[in-house]
Amino acid sequence: MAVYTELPDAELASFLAAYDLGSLEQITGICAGTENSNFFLDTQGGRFVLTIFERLPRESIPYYLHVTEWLSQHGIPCPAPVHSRAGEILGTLCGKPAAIVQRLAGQSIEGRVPNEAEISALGQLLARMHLAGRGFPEEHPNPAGLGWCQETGRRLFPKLSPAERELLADERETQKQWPRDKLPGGVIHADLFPDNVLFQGNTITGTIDYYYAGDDAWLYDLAIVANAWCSFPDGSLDKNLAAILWQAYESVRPFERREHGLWFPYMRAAALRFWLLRLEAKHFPRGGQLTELRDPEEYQRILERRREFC
Ligand SMILES: Nc1ncnc2c1ncn2[C@@H]1O[C@H](COP(=O)(O)OP(=O)(O)O)[C@@H](O)[C@H]1O
Ligand SMILES: N[C@@H](CCOP(=O)(O)O)C(=O)O
Repeated sequence: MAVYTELPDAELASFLAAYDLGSLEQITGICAGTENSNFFLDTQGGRFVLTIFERLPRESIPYYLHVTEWLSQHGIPCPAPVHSRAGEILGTLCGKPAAIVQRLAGQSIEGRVPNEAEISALGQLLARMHLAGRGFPEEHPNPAGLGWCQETGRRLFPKLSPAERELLADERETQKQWPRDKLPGGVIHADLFPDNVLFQGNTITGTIDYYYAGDDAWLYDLAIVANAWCSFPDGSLDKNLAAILWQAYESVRPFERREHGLWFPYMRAAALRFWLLRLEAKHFPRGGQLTELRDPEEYQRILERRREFC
């Protein structure tokens, strides 16, 4: 369930009065999602999603809305924010930051193995997204980059089992040799998991949930996607799907020579990032934990399998 904030009619009406969307037809809470309160909002003016931000500090939110506005203006299917009559993209509803964005068509395929056409569409779309982000004027170093991994690993260390500690210690040391700052990069989604991609047939109609976006190496973003979409339950890589993903991506953005040796190291780095994220949620739950706990062991298995390659 992802509606954490009750929405009194009067508050909604006064919030909507700031926008030019015509009269309200229907508002329905969205069960999927974990971080924010989301509602499908139908008005005379069209179909939208209303998000009340439950976790992110207000000052950090405009960056994410600007990214999606920019990408959507550059041909990427993602939710463009709606401006109020005063030109604002972020308002206040029930005392919390809130925004209205375009509602995109399509369904996620989370829970089933993607087919080759879907993976191919995903690889091409990711490369298009990376290229579309060129020229985006705001800088925002990936908040979950190598520094985050080192620091989060340090905080987690005392909480872990001896086997987890051994793995983590080795990763923290080994991964220092694979910096990402000298590689082609720019805005990356950084969380393009199956629940964040909407399809109609084999066509991608939406990419959502840009709240981990930031600047980092493009190849690393592709590695995040490879782990999330092309792993068997035992963590091993589905090499057939991963090759299709890679080729589809490359058909839009050919790799540079300096990227070649880093595909496996970056899948390993991406596996460490999500193992740590899930361990952090488990061992340091935030007050009034809203986020559904995802299994750290899934990403530990992926990490262990990726270590076999490099
Ligand atoms: N712009 C959108 N268009 C269509 N559906 C959306 C849109 N944004 C969110 N959704 C729906 O809402 C669900 C939750 O959104 P998500 O951004 O994942 O929430 P959270 O930030 O709480 O994790 C998604 O799974 C999707 O079904
Ligand atoms: N995709 C990540 C966690 C981020 O969760 P989201 O609900 O914000 O997409 C994971 O699987 O660990």
